[in-house]
Amino acid sequence: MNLKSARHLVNGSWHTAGSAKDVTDPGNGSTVGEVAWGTAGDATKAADAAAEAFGSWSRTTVRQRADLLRTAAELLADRRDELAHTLALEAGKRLPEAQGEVDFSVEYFRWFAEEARRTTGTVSPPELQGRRHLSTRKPIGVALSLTPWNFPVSIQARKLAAMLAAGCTVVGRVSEKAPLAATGLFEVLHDAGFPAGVVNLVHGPSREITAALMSHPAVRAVSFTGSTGVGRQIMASASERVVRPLLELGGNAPFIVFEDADLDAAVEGAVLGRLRNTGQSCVAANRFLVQDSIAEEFAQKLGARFDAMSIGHGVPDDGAPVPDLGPVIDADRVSAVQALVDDAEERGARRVTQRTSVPAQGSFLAPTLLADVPDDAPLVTEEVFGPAAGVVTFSSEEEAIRKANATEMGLAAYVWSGSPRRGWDIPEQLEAGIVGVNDPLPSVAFAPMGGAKQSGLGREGSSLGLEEFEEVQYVAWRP
Ligand SMILES: NC(=O)c1ccc[n+]([C@@H]2O[C@H](COP(=O)([O-])OP(=O)(O)OC[C@H]3O[C@@H](n4cnc5c(N)ncnc54)[C@H](O)[C@@H]3O)[C@@H](O)[C@H]2O)c1
Ligand SMILES: O=C[C@H](O)CS(=O)(=O)O
Repeated sequence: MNLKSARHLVNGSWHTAGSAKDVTDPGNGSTVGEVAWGTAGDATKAADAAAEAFGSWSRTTVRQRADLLRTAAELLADRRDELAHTLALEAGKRLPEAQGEVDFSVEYFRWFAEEARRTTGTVSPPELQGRRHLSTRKPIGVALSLTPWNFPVSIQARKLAAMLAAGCTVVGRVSEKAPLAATGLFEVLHDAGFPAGVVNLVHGPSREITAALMSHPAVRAVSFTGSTGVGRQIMASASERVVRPLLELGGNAPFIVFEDADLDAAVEGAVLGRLRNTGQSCVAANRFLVQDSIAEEFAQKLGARFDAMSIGHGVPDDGAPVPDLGPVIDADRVSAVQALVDDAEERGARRVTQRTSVPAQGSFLAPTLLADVPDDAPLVTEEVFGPAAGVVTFSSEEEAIRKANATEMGLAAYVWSGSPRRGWDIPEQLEAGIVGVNDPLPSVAFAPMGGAKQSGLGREGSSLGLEEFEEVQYVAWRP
């Protein structure tokens, strides 16, 4: 595999048209590889190839598609360590988390290989003698898969596996901040034997490439994961040609801890929920809502866990242990998270964690927990996307739910309680697409992933993920 150079894949051939940009390691600023920097013309060629391939690919049998997806899953599993190593370097991940991301990606190919075979329709009983009514599901057309840097492999896998299972052809664009391992994923698909033009990839300036792809007449669906701001722009441009949008956008997940929760388990859940991928996950626990009777104990225990974390490069030199926390993606993310923390402190929030020093080279931040955070502090009203969070208190179930829902975001939410009743009742009242009850890591390939409110439209994974790339056709038939 060529994991040093992220090239374009167009109509079954790899190339590096245009200029190139360096890809850097957030853990030390060194160059990891380079990404080809194409133009709108390259994007149009990729969409042309996908359009040309659609006719024959959309008519393959589900058996053929399932077999290729299974082959891709096996090949991806074989290349796991190589891909994970590059992914860890370019995205600043801890090596075990990068390995976990590739393993998770394999699951999407396995799941959609199976799900492809369940693309069934219905036959409705007629009201007139002899008449027939059938509905069938067909691939929607050329689909775009546009993804961010935080889980660059698994988010592409979630989209690509569903699109290909449905019978769509694809053009992908990945974030220039972490394009190498994701390009390795496209190489897996190419090597697995997907026919020329079925899977295409183009790198380059986001606006120009996306605009060219969105205006291509064969493009019928766009699946975008990223910030809500860019998601709005994608949705606006999708309206011009009535392209079907699937949007997985930002979050602001409340992590609600009731006084009947197992406190130590809640603290461990909070560590994972907040600090997985150095806090840069769309489903991350963004703010801690804790019942006032246990809030101080929760904050002290969580603060102590944060303070005890080792911080360093996610792929340490030979023999050294992997640290508990890696870098964030770049210096801009360091400043953005730091600004939220400084602002909350200026508003009167109390620092629970110590001021730990971090490695001088690379984009590092010490994990930070603040208590007594005012309800209107951006640290709790905005998506932090980094290793910092605030604790806000509540006194009743009603107050917890009101505060949890007081956001335009609605991707994930977490509830920690020992009460089975609360396990049922609270999720029903939360405006979130995903709820973890005593579970900080809800994502699995076979369950629907997606958000409510401004966190997005549509669902990925599960059987619903396949339907996003299908068109239902109804046939009324008088034999
Ligand atoms: N809901 C989810 O499943 C999910 C998953 C991961 C990340 N996210 C969200 O993504 C955000 C962080 O990722 P990010 O910083 O890469 O997001 P981003 O929106 O800045 O970028 C996402 C992708 O869009 C591209 N892009 C940027 N500006 C664009 C434009 N004007 N037109 C077209 N494309 C453009 C980027 O190059 C990148 O590939 C967070 O808000 C996070 O919550 C959501
Ligand atoms: O950033 C969002 C990720 O897609 C979250 S998860 O890997 O699905 O949990």
